[in-house]
Amino acid sequence: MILDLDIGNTLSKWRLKDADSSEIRSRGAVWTREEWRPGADIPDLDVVEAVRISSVARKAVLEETVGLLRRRVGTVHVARSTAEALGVTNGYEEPGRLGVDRWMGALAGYQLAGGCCAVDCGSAITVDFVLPGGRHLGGYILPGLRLMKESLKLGTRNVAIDPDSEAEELLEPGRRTVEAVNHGIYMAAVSAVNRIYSEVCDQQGVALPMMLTGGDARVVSRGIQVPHAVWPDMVYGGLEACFPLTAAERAGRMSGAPRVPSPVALEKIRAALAFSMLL
Ligand SMILES: Nc1ncnc2c1ncn2[C@@H]1O[C@H](COP(=O)(O)OP(=O)(O)O)[C@@H](O)[C@H]1O
Ligand SMILES: CC(C)(COP(=O)(O)O)[C@@H](O)C(=O)NCCC(=O)O
Ligand SMILES: [K+]
Repeated sequence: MILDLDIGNTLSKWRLKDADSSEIRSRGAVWTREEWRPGADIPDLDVVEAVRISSVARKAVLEETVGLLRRRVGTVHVARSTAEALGVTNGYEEPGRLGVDRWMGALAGYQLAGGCCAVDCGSAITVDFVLPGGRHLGGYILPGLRLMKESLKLGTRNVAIDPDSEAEELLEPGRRTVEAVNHGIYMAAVSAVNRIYSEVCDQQGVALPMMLTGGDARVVSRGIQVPHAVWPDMVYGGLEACFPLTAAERAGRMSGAPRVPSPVALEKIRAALAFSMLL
């Protein structure tokens, strides 16, 4: 079995992948701030022959995790943000400072679709762009839905947005504090992502396929106006592409990769942008 780990600021996600069949056998998540102790939520390391890790948690968390795993598992791959990988050149002035989850997402998006807009809706919402040809432009970081809500300190933090609510409802004026907050932060997130996408596609003269991942991807997706795909395993896709272990991975296939969304015509994006400026 292969154990893939995606350690974010809120949740540490894991999945077990069968090295022979390439099937995903199980998956789970634990709070990042809690210690990794063997238990119901932790995969059984006895069956694991290799681990791949993407981590943006504090250095100490990663070191502890890697230390624990190295004692039990033969192969441990830790992803790093580099200046270049898999045909993509990192847009950061200091490439190593780009969050490795963003780098994994950008690499996965590029491997799947060529140029892309990779959006990760987690603790933070990040939006990264890779042009056809592989130039990563850099990106945008804004607070995620939960962080935005907590920062208001209005006592609404425990009332999460129902992931099944329709965007139309979430965009209406709220008539109670919790609704006003939830609708406000939702509006902030989706209008930022829509606008960022249009601005960058306009500036670069290319309509890029958009892919969304992260704990809030499904609900944010409902408010995104352009065609896009939700790809829960996008960060894992980057790990598969960087450290291919199975036959399918060596052939460039990533588990759970969606169909590539066809972007709308650039003229349409530009017309919508111009129209929104008039309002
Ligand atoms: N069941 C859940 N538990 C925790 N967070 C959730 C859950 N469902 C959605 N979320 C949202 O997803 C975010 C965490 O998403 P995730 O992509 O795992 O973040 P990170 O990678 O930063 O740890 C939370 O901030 C919250 O807004
Ligand atoms: C921006 C992030 C906090 C997002 O992390 P997440 O919300 O996925 O936990 C992470 O990618 C990070 O720590 N990045 C380093 C700073 C940067 O990318 O510029
Ligand atoms: K993430």
